[in-house]
Amino acid sequence: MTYVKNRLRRTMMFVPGNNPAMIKDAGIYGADSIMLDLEDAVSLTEKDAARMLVYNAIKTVDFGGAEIVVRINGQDTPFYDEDVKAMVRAGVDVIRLPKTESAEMIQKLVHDLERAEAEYGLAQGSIGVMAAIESAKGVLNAPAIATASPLMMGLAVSGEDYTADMHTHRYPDGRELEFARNMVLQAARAADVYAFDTVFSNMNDLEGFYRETRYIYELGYDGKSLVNPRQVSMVNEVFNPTKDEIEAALAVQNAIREAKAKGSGVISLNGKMVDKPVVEKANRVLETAKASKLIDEEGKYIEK
Ligand SMILES: CC(=O)SCCNC(=O)CCNC(=O)[C@H](O)C(C)(C)COP(=O)(O)OP(=O)(O)OC[C@H]1O[C@@H](n2cnc3c(N)ncnc32)[C@H](O)[C@@H]1OP(=O)(O)O
Ligand SMILES: O=C([O-])CC(=O)C(=O)O
Ligand SMILES: [Mg+2]
Repeated sequence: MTYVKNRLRRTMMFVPGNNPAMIKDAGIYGADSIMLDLEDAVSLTEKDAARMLVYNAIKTVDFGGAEIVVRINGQDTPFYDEDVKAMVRAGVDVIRLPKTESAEMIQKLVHDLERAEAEYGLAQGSIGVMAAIESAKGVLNAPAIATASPLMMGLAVSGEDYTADMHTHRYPDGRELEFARNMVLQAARAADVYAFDTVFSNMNDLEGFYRETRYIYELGYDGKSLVNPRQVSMVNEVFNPTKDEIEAALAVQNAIREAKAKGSGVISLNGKMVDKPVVEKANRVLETAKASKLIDEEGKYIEK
């Protein structure tokens, strides 16, 4: 497996690293990234067994083309060093560092990855890293964390630990996460890395889940961390452009092509101004539509 910086990452599904049945089938639900968890889903007594299980799974299980992320244990735990070494040997795509509070923590992770790669005779820099931001300190340092290394893939806001650190709880309207969500997103965009929203834990509140997903999509997030396969298709749908959006984006591309042929950088389309930022947004819609296999390279719909 190899890490690629740019790819579709709408859905990143947590899979407990101590659950062989869940791990075995994790690739069938259509998540863009599968996140095998060695941290908070695994009890202290199962840490070593889970590490071995996840190592073997990365080597042998077919995850159907999903990106493989492992959430290792934090740098203040006795499990961190072994987690790093085992995941390097397994050939993981991305390491998610929990409870990241500073750029130095990411630099230490990258250094430890390089050392393990050297030890096992593997190419340097072949694993991406991402930071889970789970505290007030992490949020305030998000801009430095996002730019800590060229191997940085993204930032995730982690609302459960963050609200504990902030002496609050999670509420349906999400006001308690507003500052963290905006800060993490700004930091990610400014550093040109991905931004992921936090998990939604109530599997039976589909309406609340949809509302939250739509909200973070509109803010500009790239994707969301998930805890259950039933959440995958709804998030993928929210992040996929609609047929109307794709058609509007194709019309924008055609209009600007015409404008350029006439020597102009701006044109009117159905009464609306089309200029550079409008074209940029249209291009992004079409890139996502292609990556999601909704349209082909020529912009034609792919029949399902
Ligand atoms: C704050 C944090 O740190 S969050 C991150 C750590 N937490 C986790 O990793 C939890 C991951 N999620 C889970 O363990 C489970 O989804 C739970 C406990 C939340 C709910 O479990 P259930 O009620 O059994 O879920 P549900 O009934 O929807 O399961 C349906 C199927 O999907 C499977 N499944 C459920 N969750 C997952 C998952 N995260 N990954 C892979 N498979 C899963 C189940 O095994 C079941 O499979 P089966 O039909 O073959 O038996
Ligand atoms: O990263 C996440 O969304 C899950 C998590 O650990 C948290 O919320 O504390
Ligand atoms: Mg957490």
